[in-house]
Amino acid sequence: MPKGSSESETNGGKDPASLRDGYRTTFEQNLTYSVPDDEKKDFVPVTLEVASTEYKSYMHAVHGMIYCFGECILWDRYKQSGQILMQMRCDGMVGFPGGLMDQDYDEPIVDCLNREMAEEINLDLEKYKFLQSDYLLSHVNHRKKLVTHFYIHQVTEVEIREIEFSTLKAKDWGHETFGTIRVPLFAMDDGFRGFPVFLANRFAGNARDQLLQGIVKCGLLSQKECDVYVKSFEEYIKRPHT
Ligand SMILES: O=c1[nH]cnc2c1ncn2[C@H]1C[C@H](O)[C@@H](COP(=O)(O)OP(=O)(O)O)O1
Repeated sequence: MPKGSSESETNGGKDPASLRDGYRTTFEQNLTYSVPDDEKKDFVPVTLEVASTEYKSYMHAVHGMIYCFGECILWDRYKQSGQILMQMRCDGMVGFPGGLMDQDYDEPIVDCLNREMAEEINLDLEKYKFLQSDYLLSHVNHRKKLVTHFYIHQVTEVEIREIEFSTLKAKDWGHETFGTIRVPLFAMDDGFRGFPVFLANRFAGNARDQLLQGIVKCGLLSQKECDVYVKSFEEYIKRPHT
């Protein structure tokens, strides 16, 4: 192992927990840990109209899915009919690019989404701006007083690669976002690795549900195919982990 790269050398021999406390402020050290996840049952579908009137005082978040069609075969074996971009967030969860809307401004939801897209993934808004017609759905979470809005935007195979390459120059890259990732839309021979295992990640907010609904809406998978993958995912998470 090269010098300076062993756990004891890089951590100065301290255990990871004490090291972590060293980086945290006194305020943070007084916080107790709680389960960070949102629960699917807490997110109830709501129309855009109701979300923007009855729940105007709630926090509003908007996220967007960029996707393309184009057949891709992995190892001459696993076929997927297109690509979807998500991102690894700095909190370790998987989500879509986007963010919370500033409640002090009456900014249109789609404008906020485009601003977040530029900040988080350096999306070229001259070419790939999200439009209101890309709107898919909204959910309300009363426990968190949060409304989530979701848009999906189609690009070409060539364009998605260009978008992926330019994410490294995003303002938020390496801070809020640790990079875009592609969603595997197939299952390997064991029936788990691929999309079912991907679904076992921790997702921010209701991103998993948005992903599943977005996939069916854009036609990358049928509802029936999605249901089979979800069943495998549910079986997979019950398996003992090594
Ligand atoms: O991809 C997502 N889909 C649905 N809800 C999401 C997603 N990512 C985050 N969230 C939820 C979780 C939080 O309660 C809010 C705001 O999250 P975030 O994107 O981290 O917002 P800021 O960057 O802090 O503005 O939405």
